[in-house]
Amino acid sequence: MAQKLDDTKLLFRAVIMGPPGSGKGTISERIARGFGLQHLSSGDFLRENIASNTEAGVLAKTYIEKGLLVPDHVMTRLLLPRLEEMTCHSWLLDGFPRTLAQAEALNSSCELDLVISLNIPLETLKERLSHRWIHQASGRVYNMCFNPPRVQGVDDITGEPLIQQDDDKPEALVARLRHYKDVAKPVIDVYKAKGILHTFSDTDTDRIWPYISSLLSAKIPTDIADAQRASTH
Ligand SMILES: Nc1ncnc2c1ncn2[C@@H]1O[C@H](COP(=O)(O)OP(=O)(O)OP(=O)(O)O)[C@@H](O)[C@H]1O
Ligand SMILES: Nc1nc2c(ncn2[C@@H]2O[C@H](COP(=O)(O)OP(=O)(O)O)[C@@H](O)[C@H]2O)c(=O)[nH]1
Repeated sequence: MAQKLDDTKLLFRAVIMGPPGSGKGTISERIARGFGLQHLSSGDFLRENIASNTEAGVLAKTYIEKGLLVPDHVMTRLLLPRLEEMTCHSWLLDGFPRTLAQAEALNSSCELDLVISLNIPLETLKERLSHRWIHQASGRVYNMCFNPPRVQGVDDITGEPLIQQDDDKPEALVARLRHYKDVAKPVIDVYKAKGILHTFSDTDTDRIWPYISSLLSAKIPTDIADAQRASTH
């Protein structure tokens, strides 16, 4: 059950997990818009830290540039204080935790209500990522078929050029996916054992979304979702 802070306020804390290209970012945006949960993306947070040259950002950059995960102690030192600032908000974490050590650190700092795990076929991931273009500074994601930018090759908000990440090329993806599976399995097992894991499998986000939406509607009372939406917009 959502954690009760006082008589009028309930908080809801969720995590979304899935391999690269599984739709975490896309679904997180829909959840944020529809249910008022604050979307906290570890990738976006790292990019903000890199852009503002914080000590952790400078360190994280050296790993990201090599295609490596940022070490657990750097991630937890960055993310946990951010979560502690959000004691009055309901949130959805995307991209964290990625490892068992991160899950354990998160566990000792707060109680999660729900974990969404996306289980998408490899061929679908390859196809999607081959069409994924991003606006590097903000992390905004487009897909040339599914959600194209208004003007081809250009970010809708800033008008800056979009790029395709080397990591999203099919040859890099297989290795990334294998790595994701190895690292995520123990995390998924922890959440399964806690009874808070919900797994969704399909090739289309639009087919998965109604199930996620009804799950959240059942778990988050309407008045809480309305209050959260009002406080985040
Ligand atoms: N929880 C984390 N632990 C370690 N490194 C992380 C974590 N979250 C993000 N990173 C680092 O930041 C980079 C960018 O993260 P981001 O989630 O935006 O993109 P990604 O890894 O390409 O994932 P996806 O394709 O699933 O969106 C990652 O490749 C990784 O190096
Ligand atoms: N064709 C298609 N593309 C999708 C679908 N869902 C998401 N995408 C696109 O696939 C890519 C990966 O989605 P994203 O949300 O970035 O996944 P993440 O890596 O898990 O955060 C993006 O370019 C999305 O726009 C879908 O159902 N069909």
